[in-house]
Amino acid sequence: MIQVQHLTKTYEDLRRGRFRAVDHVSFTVRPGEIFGLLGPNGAGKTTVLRILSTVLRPTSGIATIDGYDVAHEPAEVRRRIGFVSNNTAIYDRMTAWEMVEYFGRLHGMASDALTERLEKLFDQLRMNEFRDVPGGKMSTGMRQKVSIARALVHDPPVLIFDEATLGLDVLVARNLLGVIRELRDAGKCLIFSTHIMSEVERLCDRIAIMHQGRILDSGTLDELTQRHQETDFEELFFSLLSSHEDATHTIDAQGMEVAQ
Ligand SMILES: Nc1ncnc2c1ncn2[C@@H]1O[C@H](COP(=O)(O)OP(=O)(O)OP(=O)(O)O)[C@@H](O)[C@H]1O
Repeated sequence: MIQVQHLTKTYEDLRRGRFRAVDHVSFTVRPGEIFGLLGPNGAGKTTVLRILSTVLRPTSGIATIDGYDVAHEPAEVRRRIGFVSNNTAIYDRMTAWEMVEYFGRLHGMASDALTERLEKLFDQLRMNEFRDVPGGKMSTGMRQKVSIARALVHDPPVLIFDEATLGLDVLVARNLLGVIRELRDAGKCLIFSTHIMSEVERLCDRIAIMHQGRILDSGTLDELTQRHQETDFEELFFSLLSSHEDATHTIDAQGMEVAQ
């Protein structure tokens, strides 16, 4: 459903010059699967997810969603994805219902089908008690649910979550992870980025560990722990990151160009 091959994104930066924020990244995500992108700040996770959601164009490489190329068929891709981040804008004067309805209309949904879909979503996400609350008066948890409903309104097969639990309290974050699991069990294809190790351990079917634009390793939790002979996932994560840094520094010391 999501196929990414040698995806690369180069930025021009005053301080760093030209550098690769995403460097030959490849992975596949299937329906009914949660794929976790785990990495520290600046690893390149958001850049990958923005390319998948057609907001950014890749410098090279290919990414397809349901067979449609994100760079060349963005409208087809947008029909098939929902995007949830931690800072989705919520209109202060629109109620929860109006906001989700508005996004359904933007996706071209007909009135009857849209009302039916809204009823189902508001039940599923337990949003009925704040149906008529305007955005300006919503709690963080309510706002996050509206963002999710907004991403789900057109019933896309692919969902992209970019650091979606950032800034949420434990209870709201836990609810969100529960919703993500339900979506997986309903056959959706989900990609989830975070820097929180326990989230990927608990939630993701497969994990890619990303650092400095590259995927250092990927697989199920069992595959990763067996391959690296380390049962403590946190230890595994830090040792992968530091051996990558040691390797790039060694190359640096030999005078070769590294992060181009
Ligand atoms: N528009 C831009 N111009 C230049 N550099 C950028 C731009 N956007 C991101 N970067 C840089 O690209 C690298 C990857 O950033 P990205 O936001 O994709 O990482 P991330 O893994 O999502 O990290 P974070 O959790 O901090 O958002 C970082 O070094 C960042 O500073």
